[in-house]
Amino acid sequence: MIPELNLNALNARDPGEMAVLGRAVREIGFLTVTGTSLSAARVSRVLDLYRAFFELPAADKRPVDMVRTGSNRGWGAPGSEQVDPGANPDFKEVFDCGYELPTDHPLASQGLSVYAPNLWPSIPAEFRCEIQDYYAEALNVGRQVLAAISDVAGDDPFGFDGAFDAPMALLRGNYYPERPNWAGAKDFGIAAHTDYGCLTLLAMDGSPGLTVQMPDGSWQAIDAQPGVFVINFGEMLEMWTGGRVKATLHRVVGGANERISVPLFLNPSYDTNVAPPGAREPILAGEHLSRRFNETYLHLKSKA
Ligand SMILES: O=C(O)CCC(=O)C(=O)O
Ligand SMILES: [Fe+2]
Repeated sequence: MIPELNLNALNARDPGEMAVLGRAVREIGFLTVTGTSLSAARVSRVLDLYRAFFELPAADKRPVDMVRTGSNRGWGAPGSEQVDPGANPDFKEVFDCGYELPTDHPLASQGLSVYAPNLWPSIPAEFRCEIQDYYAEALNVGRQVLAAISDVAGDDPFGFDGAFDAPMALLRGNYYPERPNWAGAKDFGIAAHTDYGCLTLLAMDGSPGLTVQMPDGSWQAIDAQPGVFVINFGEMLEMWTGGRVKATLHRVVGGANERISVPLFLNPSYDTNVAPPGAREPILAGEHLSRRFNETYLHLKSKA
């Protein structure tokens, strides 16, 4: 079973809830959370806006195609990302937007691609405003869950305080069409992967598709209605905590239904040292994340 938690109880540091959180983080690496400031109606609106964007003809999406950029902002066409080198590029399409550094921030003048400028489509008209608002609130929710995890893991084990001030947080819309009839054994909506960063706050439209590898190796389905968030952890947090937080494999094979999901990938500031406890050399969060982006987005592979 995937543990089901409530953010109000976590924020109150309810001992029973914190104990469940601790087990979820160590053993399964997936949980669901309700009781956030993001209502079902608001999440549904966001899902509908992504759907309206993805339904546009490709010619209308091309002006914001990330292939035109040296970064991962904007539309990623089907086949633009390969998360598992042993599988074919994923058949999903995506839209990515990220954190906009204040112009006077010390990192702003460095031209770092993890803080690249966002690209916004002109249709749907409300897309930019509504998605930016959702981004800010999802970031807020993600930070609250991370703070609880930091407490449950004890003694600020991953330097939570201050590390997320200029977060390399990426908000993505994933669109999975129904599984194409040409799809073979190496084709997936998104192939098996662990997320690259720290915490993923994932909204979905209630349709089935996501499966998660359990400690016994079996694949368990998770679907959540808008307003319920699936949370999982990435490679960076697993490394940073010396394995106290588990990054769990997951995938979407794809089926008879189309599906939209909206993950917020929460990562610390570029210059955060995310090396495991006791490591001799620092590992910069921004370098780690850039390397994983360069390995997986086809248009960035030449930088890998
Ligand atoms: O669509 C989903 O439910 C999962 C998406 C996912 O794993 C990802 O975008 O990293
Ligand atoms: Fe993922």
